[in-house]
Amino acid sequence: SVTTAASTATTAYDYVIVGAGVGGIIAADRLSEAGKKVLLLERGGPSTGETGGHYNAPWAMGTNLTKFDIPGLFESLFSDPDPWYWCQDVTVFAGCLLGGGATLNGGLYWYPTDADFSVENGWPSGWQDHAQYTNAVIARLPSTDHPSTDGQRYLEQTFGVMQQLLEPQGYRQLTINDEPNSKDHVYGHSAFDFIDGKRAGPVATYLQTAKVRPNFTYKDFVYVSSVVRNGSQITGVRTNDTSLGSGGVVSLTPNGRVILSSGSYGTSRILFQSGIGPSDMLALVKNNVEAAVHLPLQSQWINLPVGMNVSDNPSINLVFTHPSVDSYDNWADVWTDPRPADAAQYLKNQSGVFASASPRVNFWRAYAGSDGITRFMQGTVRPGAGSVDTTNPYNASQVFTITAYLSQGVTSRGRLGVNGSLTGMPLVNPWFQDPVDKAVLLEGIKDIVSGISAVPNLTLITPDNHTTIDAYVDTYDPASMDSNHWVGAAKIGTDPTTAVVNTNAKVFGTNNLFVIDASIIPALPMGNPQGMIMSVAEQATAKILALVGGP
Ligand SMILES: Cc1cc2nc3c(=O)[nH]c(=O)nc-3n(C[C@H](O)[C@H](O)[C@H](O)COP(=O)(O)OP(=O)(O)OC[C@H]3O[C@@H](n4cnc5c(N)ncnc54)[C@H](O)[C@@H]3O)c2cc1C
Repeated sequence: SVTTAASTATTAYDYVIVGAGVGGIIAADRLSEAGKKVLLLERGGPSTGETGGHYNAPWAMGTNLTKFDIPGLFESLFSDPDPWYWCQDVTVFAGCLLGGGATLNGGLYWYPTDADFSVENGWPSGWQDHAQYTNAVIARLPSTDHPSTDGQRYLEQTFGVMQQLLEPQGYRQLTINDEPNSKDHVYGHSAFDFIDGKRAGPVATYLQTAKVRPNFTYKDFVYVSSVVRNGSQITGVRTNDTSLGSGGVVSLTPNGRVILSSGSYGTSRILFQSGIGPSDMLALVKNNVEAAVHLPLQSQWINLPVGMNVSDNPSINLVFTHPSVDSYDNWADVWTDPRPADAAQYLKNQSGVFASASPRVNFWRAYAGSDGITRFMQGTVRPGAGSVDTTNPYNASQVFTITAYLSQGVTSRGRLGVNGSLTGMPLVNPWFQDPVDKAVLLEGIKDIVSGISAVPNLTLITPDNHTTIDAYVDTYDPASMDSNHWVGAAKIGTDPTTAVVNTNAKVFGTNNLFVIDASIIPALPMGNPQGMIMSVAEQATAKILALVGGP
C-alpha cells in the first residue's frame, strides 16, 4: 500500500539481513528479540500454507497444506515440470523462497557434535563451546524420528533389512539425536525438523516469534544485488525495490550492520558485486554491463578468498532389492496420484506415510585414512531409487537405496563462483580432489556390500554383478555426487588470506558486514548440515550482539 511504501522509504534499520533461509531467520529472531530494529529481506515468496503459500498438490487443493508443508512430497520436488522454487540463476539446487533450503530439503536434522566445532575441524578457538547454542536450537526446534502425528512409523521395511546388514558388522542401534557425539558403528531411525506431521524448520518456529515484534520487518520478493560501501564502511543495501529507499537502497541507523544470509552461492555473489572477493570474480562483475555500474572502484576492492575452500559431501548411491521392501513406486506419482488411503490419512490428521520425507534409516562409521585423518561415512537409506543401472533382472516394487556419504574429515576442497552472466556455479568440483577421500569412501562402500550375503534375499542391483565396486566408484558421474551441502565459501578464520570472515563472523576489511549462513562453516559436520547451521546462527548472532560499536 501507499502508506507502507511511504513509511518504509524513510526507515533506517539497525540490522538488515539478506536472505530468509536457515541462518537468516534465526539471526533475525535473535536480533529483534534483543530490541534491534531488524529488516529481513528475501528474494523469493511464500512457501508453506501458514506463510501464504498456495502451491498445492491436486489432492490437497482447498487445504492449507502446500508442497512445502507435506514432507512426503519431498521427492516430487525433483520431477516437477515447473520447479520455480529452485534459484534459476544457480546451476546446482538452491532454494529461492521463504525458508531457503529448509523449505525444500530432505528434512534430515542432526544435532551437531562437539567434534563438528573442533579446532581440528577448522573452527577458530572461541567457537568450541557450542552446547548452549545447540541447546537453544533444540529448545526451539526439537527433532523427531517419528514425525507422523499418531506416533507410528510407516514404510519401515528397510529398517529391518538394515538391522540385519549392520548388526553383524558391529553397529548398534540408538536414538541418533539422543547421543549426538556417537557416530561410529551406530544406526537409527532418521530424524527430521518436522512438527505436527508438517515441515517446520526455522519458518515455523523462529520466524513466528520474530513476526509479532514491532521492531521486526519482513519483506519478500526483494532481490539484493550488493551492499553500498564506502571503503570499509557499509552504508546501505542495494535492492530492486524502490519503496525501501531512494534507488532501492535501504539505509542503516548510525552504527547499523548488514548480515548476508543468502546461502553459499547467494552470499558469494553479493560479495562479488560489492567488490569483495578474488580479482577474477570481480573482473567478471566489472565486465557485466548491469552490475558494473554499482561495483566500487578497483582501489576499493577487498581481496578475500570468497568461494574458495568449499566442500560438499561426496555421495554414492547403491541400489538394492529385498522382497520385504515396498519401494513406494519410487515416489513417482505422489504429486498427482498418490496411494488414496495414504493421502486420505494424511489430510485427515497429518499422519501416515506422507508425514515423513523418504529417508528411513541413517548410520555412521569412522574410518582411519592413510593420511592419519579420521573420516566418517554416513549412510542414508530410503525406499525407491533415483536411477537404476543394472543388467540384473529385478523387481522394481522392491528397490531401495543406500546413499553413502563421506562426512566429517573430508579434505577435498573445490571452488564456487559466477560466470559472465553472474550465474552461480561450481568452478572446481569439491568431490574426491584428495585421493584419500576416495579411498575411504570406497572402503566404506565395500564394507556395506560385504555384509550382503548375511541377509537372506538381499540383492545389490546397482552396481550389478558384472561391475566391481572399484569400477563403479571410479566411473561414478561427479555431477551425481553432489549432496547439496555446500559449506565454506566465506570461511571463518583468523587469517584473511585463507578466510573471509573473522571469529565474529565479520567480513575482513569491513567495519559492519557479517555473514551468517552455511558459507562460514569451514568444514563439513558429521551429518546433513542444517542442524549445525542453526547452532552456528545462534552462536554468531550472540557474538555480533556482544561486539562493541554496534547499533
Ligand atoms: C535438495 C536439497 C536437499 C537437502 N537436504 C538436506 C537435509 O535433508 N538435511 C540438511 O541438514 N540439509 C539438507 N540440505 C542442505 C540445507 O538445506 C542447506 O545447507 C541450508 O538450507 C543452507 O542454509 P543457508 O542459511 O546457508 O541458506 P539457504 O537456506 O539456502 O537460504 C538462503 C536464502 O537467501 C535467499 N537469497 C539468496 N540470494 C538472495 C538475494 N540476492 N537477495 C535476497 N535473498 C536472497 C534465498 O532465496 C534463500 O531463502 C539440502 C539442500 C538441498 C538443496
